[in-house]
Amino acid sequence: MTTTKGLEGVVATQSSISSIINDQLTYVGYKIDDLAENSSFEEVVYLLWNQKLPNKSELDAFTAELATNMELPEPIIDHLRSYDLSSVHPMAALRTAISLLGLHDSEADVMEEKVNKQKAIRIQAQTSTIVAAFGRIRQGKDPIKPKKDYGYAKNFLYMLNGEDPKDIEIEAINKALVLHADHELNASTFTARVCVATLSDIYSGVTAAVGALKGPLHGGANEGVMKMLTEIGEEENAIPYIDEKFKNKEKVMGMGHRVYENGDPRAKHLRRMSKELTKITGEDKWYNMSLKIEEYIKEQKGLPANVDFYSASVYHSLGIDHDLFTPLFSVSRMSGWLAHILEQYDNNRLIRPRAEYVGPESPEYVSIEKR
Ligand SMILES: CC(=O)SCCNC(=O)CCNC(=O)[C@H](O)C(C)(C)COP(=O)(O)OP(=O)(O)OC[C@H]1O[C@@H](n2cnc3c(N)ncnc32)[C@H](O)[C@@H]1OP(=O)(O)O
Ligand SMILES: O=C([O-])CC(=O)C(=O)O
Repeated sequence: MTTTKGLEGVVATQSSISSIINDQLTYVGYKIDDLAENSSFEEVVYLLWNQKLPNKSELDAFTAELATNMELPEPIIDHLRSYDLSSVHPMAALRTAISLLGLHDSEADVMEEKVNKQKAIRIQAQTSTIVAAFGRIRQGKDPIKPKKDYGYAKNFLYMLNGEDPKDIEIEAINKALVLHADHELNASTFTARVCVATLSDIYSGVTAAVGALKGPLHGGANEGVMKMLTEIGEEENAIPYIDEKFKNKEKVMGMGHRVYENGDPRAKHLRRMSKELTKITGEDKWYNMSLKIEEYIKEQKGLPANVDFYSASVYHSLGIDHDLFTPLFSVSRMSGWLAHILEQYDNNRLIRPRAEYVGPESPEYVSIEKR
């Protein structure tokens, strides 16, 4: 038996949802650059779930369907009010709330395709409401109900802040949602597929995926980037800070990628947005610092920035709490997880690799009294 640590380079499934070839990312064959520049998040979700771009009436109907399903069942709100949110990471709260949604869905264990698609709509719609409600309740504020005539990105910001967002803010969130929606067989998506390949239910699949995204080597890196930038404080401290990380053999969050060699094609969109937004907020030091770190690490280690690197200063500029960055990533990636779960159900086989045993060989069994 030979093992490949971390399954690097192992092709574990076929999928027609997204692909990464020669550092190019596509969703159902469409280039990420075109989608990021032109599409609404709803359009991308429709694409991932239906394998085709919607026409105008299909998109209008799908957008409305998501908006009308955004309201949370009352017990989810009661649950979020029932414990001390100030001592809980929002990703842990999201993981539990998503799981709880399943308890309030009488169709949670119905496995018919049509029913699973309806559940996917409800889960996608309600995930943003959970994150926004968490953000408000922990500040002692009441959650805000979604508006049925708002698009997904606008509704998220409206529910979080309680006021209508500016166009540039909607545009930034929409673009971030599009860029984070899917990414081939990343760790959380693989987790979701492994889970549902046992023919477990859709809620179990997405709950497991939220748990996997939480880690700092995956989605949790965006919060880690902002923590680092805050610790650095000023541009002139950036290089000595990074040198210290190198000296201590610590990883720099937001840098490096398992699949991309020359750069993550999503990063340039977020870099541009970071430049624009930090100029508006008068805090371009976050952008300048990020750029300096990116260039230095590229030069020193040949490592490119990944999607998490510039999303940090983008979300910070939009006034989003730093520990809500990864939940916001989940709001978007939920669409990819759901697409992969539906695809897995559609052509399922249990996912069960092998492990190469490297433990002790044939130790003599000694009875408990003699050990
Ligand atoms: C949405 C996403 O999930 S994107 C990824 C988000 N995660 C991060 O940003 C966390 C920081 N980055 C990393 O930890 C890694 O680059 C990963 C996990 C993304 C990919 O890692 P892998 O392909 O497993 O590479 P691995 O961790 O084995 O690193 C290979 C080498 O590059 C170094 N390296 C990789 N990333 C970094 C980094 N961010 N900072 C410093 N060194 C790094 C490692 O220390 C290692 O060096 P060595 O061979 O001298 O020991
Ligand atoms: O693909 C990966 O390994 C991580 C990543 O960039 C993502 O999930 O967006």
